[in-house]
Amino acid sequence: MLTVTAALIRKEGRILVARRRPGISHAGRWEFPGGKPEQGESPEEAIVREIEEEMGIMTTVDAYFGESIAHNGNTNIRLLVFELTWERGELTPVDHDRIDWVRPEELLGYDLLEPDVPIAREFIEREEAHRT
Ligand SMILES: Nc1nc2c([nH]c(=O)n2[C@H]2C[C@H](O)[C@@H](COP(=O)(O)OP(=O)(O)OP(=O)(O)O)O2)c(=O)[nH]1
Ligand SMILES: [Mg+2]
Repeated sequence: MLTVTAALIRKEGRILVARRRPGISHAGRWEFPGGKPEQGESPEEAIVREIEEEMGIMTTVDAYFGESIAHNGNTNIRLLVFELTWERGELTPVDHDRIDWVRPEELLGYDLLEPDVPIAREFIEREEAHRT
């Protein structure tokens, strides 16, 4: 099982989703950006580093959101998802060719990687609960 960290980054009621660029695995699929922890690194450290490397922004971890275990191609992925706060820097994606800020209700219209789908559902539910 492969552990991967992913980030929920909000802006004005919208959530960031990113499309994997041509030339990397799962090109064209949408995800919450992130990546694999390195040796000796905690998931919280990993997600902050990955977002700096891949998106060019400095963030802090707000909260642990949850996990999702799903098959992705021929790998079993354990996706650990964190809510991050964007502190500074400008978005300069490295591994993605599109960034969208989406309303919760639009999220499932994106071609998300399998492990991200239950996370998106949970996110939508929590947003609805929060509004009512
Ligand atoms: N970053 C990210 N990866 C995901 C998500 N959902 C999901 O199945 N994956 C899969 C895609 C990849 O097969 C695997 C590792 O993600 P990655 O390619 O971003 O890893 P990484 O940033 O560490 O990149 P690298 O060192 O392998 O180049 O996790 C997600 O929401 N975010
Ligand atoms: Mg990555």
